Amino acid sequence: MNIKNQHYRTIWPTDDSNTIMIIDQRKLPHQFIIESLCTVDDAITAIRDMHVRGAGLIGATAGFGMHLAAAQARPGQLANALADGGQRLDKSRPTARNLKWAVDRVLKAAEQGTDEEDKKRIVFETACEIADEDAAFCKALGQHGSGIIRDISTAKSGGTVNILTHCNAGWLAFVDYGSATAPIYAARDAGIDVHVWVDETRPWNQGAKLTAWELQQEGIPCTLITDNAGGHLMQQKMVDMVIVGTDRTTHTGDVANKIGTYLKALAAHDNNIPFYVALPSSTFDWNISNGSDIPIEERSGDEVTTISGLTDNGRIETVQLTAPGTRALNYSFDITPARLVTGLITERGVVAANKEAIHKLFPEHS
Ligand SMILES: CSC[C@@H](O)[C@@H](O)C(=O)COP(=O)(O)O
Repeated sequence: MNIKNQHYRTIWPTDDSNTIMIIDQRKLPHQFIIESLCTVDDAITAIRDMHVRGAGLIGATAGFGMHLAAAQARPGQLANALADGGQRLDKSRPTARNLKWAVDRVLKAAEQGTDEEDKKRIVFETACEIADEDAAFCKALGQHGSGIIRDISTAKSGGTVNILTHCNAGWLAFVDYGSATAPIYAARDAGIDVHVWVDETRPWNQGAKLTAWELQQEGIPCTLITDNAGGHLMQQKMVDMVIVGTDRTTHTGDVANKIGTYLKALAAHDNNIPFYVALPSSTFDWNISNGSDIPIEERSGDEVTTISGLTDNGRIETVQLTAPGTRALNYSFDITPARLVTGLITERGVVAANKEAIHKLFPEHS
């Protein structure tokens, strides 16, 4: 993605591969700060405290975190360092499927190395592959998803297609392009008029802070709305389709995504509005068959009782919203059952949200 005419990925290694560079998303959109990760503990902190976030980027950071664990390992200790780093990375955020997927992929690849130096090389190459593949898969799913947007545009005789999205499943949630945003970028590139309704996404405000900024950087017309506005806009026929991302989707089509997604799916269903979920296949969980078995992260209530933003003197500050002592419950994700999902947009094509169709498209997992 371009920031002030310069192309950035959200994560990249330095030329000597000793350091991994990320964008600290906690400061956006007010400050664009690039941060260095030098140790596996830095990577764990970056994931846990949400310097980086979103399914694909969490996976890519975990892959590079394994590289940092390997690079720091003392002679003879590589296997232990990878096992320990992998376990700790895995625990840093519970819902995002890409995290364990990336750790397991690196561990499996490392087994092929002939000695410790060879294994370290393979670990780094695998981490780079995970990042490159994430970008390539998002680009590909964007092409598939843009076909759906084109069909809606044609049905509206070329009128603007109004797309509602929740949270940030954009470039910032992946290595490049994003999942929910990739079809939008591809449709815009194909000359289709699009406009995006951006849910603010309390309490962390990924929509307000990240998606709105990201779309503005790309010149996509968008309007920020409160989380509760979507149902009303749908009733007023102001929404043509919904596209969201996902942190984990079962191989039966149940979708874990940012809290509030389920309510949008219910409202879309009630108003006959197509509800699509965009994901690279790395986000499928091939072992969980029922969405209710997906672990749901619960974060600090402080994220609900406070809010942060830019003050007049240009500082980012956090202020208290509530009376002292107010208790808050902060589940970070919810489950949208497959029956409410019109289709899944993947790098191999658009597929119905059911086990048979998903396994047919990804037969290697059957
Ligand atoms: C591509 S991840 C899916 C997103 O819609 C969303 O749930 C998300 O951004 C992840 O949550 P986050 O808590 O910001 O890491």
